[in-house]
Amino acid sequence: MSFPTSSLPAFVIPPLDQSLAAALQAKIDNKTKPIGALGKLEHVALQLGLIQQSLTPVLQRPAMLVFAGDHGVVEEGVSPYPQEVTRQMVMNFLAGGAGINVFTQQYGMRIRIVDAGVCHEFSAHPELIRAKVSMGTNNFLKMAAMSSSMCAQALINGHKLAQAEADAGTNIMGFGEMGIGNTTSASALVAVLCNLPVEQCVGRGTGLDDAGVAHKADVISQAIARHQVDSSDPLAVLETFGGFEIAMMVGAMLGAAERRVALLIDGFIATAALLVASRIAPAILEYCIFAHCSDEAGHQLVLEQLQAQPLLNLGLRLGEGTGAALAYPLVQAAVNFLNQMASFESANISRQDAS
Ligand SMILES: Cc1cc2ncn([C@H]3O[C@H](COP(=O)(O)O)[C@@H](O)[C@H]3O)c2cc1C
Ligand SMILES: O=C(O)c1cccnc1
Repeated sequence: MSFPTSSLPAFVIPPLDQSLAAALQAKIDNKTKPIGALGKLEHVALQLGLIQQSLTPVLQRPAMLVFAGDHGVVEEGVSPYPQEVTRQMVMNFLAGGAGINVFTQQYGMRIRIVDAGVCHEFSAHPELIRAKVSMGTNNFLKMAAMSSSMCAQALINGHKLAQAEADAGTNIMGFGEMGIGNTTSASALVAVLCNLPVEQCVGRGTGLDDAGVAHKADVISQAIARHQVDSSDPLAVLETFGGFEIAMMVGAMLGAAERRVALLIDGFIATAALLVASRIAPAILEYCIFAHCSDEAGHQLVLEQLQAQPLLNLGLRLGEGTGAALAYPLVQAAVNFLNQMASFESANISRQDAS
């Protein structure tokens, strides 16, 4: 079933209401520490207070949505791994054996795996959301990765399922992905939307050697030259370069921010999805906590484009939402210091000498 593009939600994300900003900053500054001494945690505490419009924000029902999809462009030899690894990893997620399962379990996060477009029909499973648009994208070197109506359907599916999670009580959501070949899609999206040289946007992905990276860049450059897509039209760029898991993540990010959920942004692919979302509704960036800087060449560039300051730099290059999950305890720490730390008054601590 496909949806006409006209049925897309309006994606209205208001900028954060700043009316509590001064009171939140005063509360942060009154904690028993030198001004600013908790660094980026202070920014996260302020941001969560503004998102929730509360001086005492709380984290509820933390959730990780992992979107999976296959990529036709894999037939061009852009990944060292075969396409079937996408399906096999979905089975691994459902069996609880992947990196993201270990970390979400460690931090008490709920996990849901979303079939956005894997080339396999999965049986029902309590942790699997079956939202497949198609059995993988087209090879974008030859034609657009997906049709407009498929892209719209992916956005709508993602939007709906993130809002269902929010309506069930989730107010912090991580976004992960699985899709062999998706660093190629993400590199193309970043190169086109940011008008950057392809060579700066490609990396090793799952482990290409130098010749492999050069080939990947060549495939992307040829595709960009062929499609001549309007870089100021984010939906056209998304349709052209895919993939379904990226498009569904775009819809989910937009849907979650509309519900005032804090978004935990993972690595290169998730950030490429956010880049698309930010071109649709720029205020989404105010709802984002950037978890980490991945080792994938290109991630740092796109983070700079978004003026993002990630919390961690651990040399990760896995995806799945693992970086977002690993940053979650830091977000908990930000909320906890805001709610639990003593103030100068309550602890009878002398303030800085006025001079
Ligand atoms: C076993 C395995 C588990 C993974 N989990 C995430 N990815 C990551 O690698 C893929 C992107 O890299 P490329 O574009 O080079 O194919 C994505 O699926 C991403 O989530 C994995 C990759 C593999 C092989
Ligand atoms: O940064 C990422 O998300 C990433 C990097 C390499 C491979 N897969 C994912």
